[in-house]
Amino acid sequence: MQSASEAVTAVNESREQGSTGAERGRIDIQNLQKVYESRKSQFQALKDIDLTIGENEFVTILGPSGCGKSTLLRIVAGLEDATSGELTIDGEDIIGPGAERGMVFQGYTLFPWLTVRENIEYGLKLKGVPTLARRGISNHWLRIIRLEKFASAYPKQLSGGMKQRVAIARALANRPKVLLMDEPFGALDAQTKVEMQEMLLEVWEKEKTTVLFITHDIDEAIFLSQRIVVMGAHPGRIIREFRIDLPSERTADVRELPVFLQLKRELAQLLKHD
Ligand SMILES: Nc1ncnc2c1ncn2[C@@H]1O[C@H](COP(=O)(O)OP(=O)(O)OP(=O)(O)O)[C@@H](O)[C@H]1O
Repeated sequence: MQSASEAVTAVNESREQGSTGAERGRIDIQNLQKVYESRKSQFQALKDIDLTIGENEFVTILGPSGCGKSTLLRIVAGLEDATSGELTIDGEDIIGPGAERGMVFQGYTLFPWLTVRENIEYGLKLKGVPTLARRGISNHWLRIIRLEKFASAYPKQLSGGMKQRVAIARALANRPKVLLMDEPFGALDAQTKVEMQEMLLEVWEKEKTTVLFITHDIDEAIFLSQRIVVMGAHPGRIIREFRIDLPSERTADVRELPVFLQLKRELAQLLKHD
């Protein structure tokens, strides 16, 4: 009989063989516009968005409230349509949501009637992954998010940070090409937020997936990203990009480095003046 770890390996290998071997998780956005129309008025939420995000890149969109960050993410997620423009992932047009894009939002979106393990296994079950393989994958994720002891707990028994760890595991258990995160740590206290940021980077290092992360927290954006895309409002547009040249291993002391502090000042100025 196949062991759980053999089953996981087999599932992962079969998924890798299923891919084309080409790029995995490259997002291309060209000349994208979003106009919300009501009977009386028009509102341009996104204007002339051009953005390319490379395979396995960690990009954060930073900007003030109302600049269109969530709108952009929802369009990439396939939850909303752009008014015009082009959007592809690995060359494929986006039409509606898809399993190759995992999502984590600020509000806790776990299924309350499912246990932690069942939440993590949810997408795999939908895809018809056999029980034993599912079990192997959820065990792997329970270890990574350090919630083995809570496998049978229900979401209401978890803290906010624990719920978001499960939400991340649930999204990544499907091995998406792209992970879309909309202020996932926005509701957490400062200490838990820092712990979650460190855990996310650890997971991203190991699992390698493209991450498009949204925040209005400058510190969070610098700590997490390889690149920060700054948006301005009225209309929502990209105003600047910053490549983050910090050590790839980001421990707490990175936040004290002169380059970190300088960037923080620069970004604060930029957001203040937009
Ligand atoms: N369905 C909608 N109909 C009309 N206007 C909308 C709709 N959704 C968003 N907007 C408007 O588009 C703009 C951008 O909204 P969005 O939620 O994308 O901003 P955001 O940068 O994510 O803000 P926040 O940081 O506060 O979440 C806002 O002015 C908002 O009022």
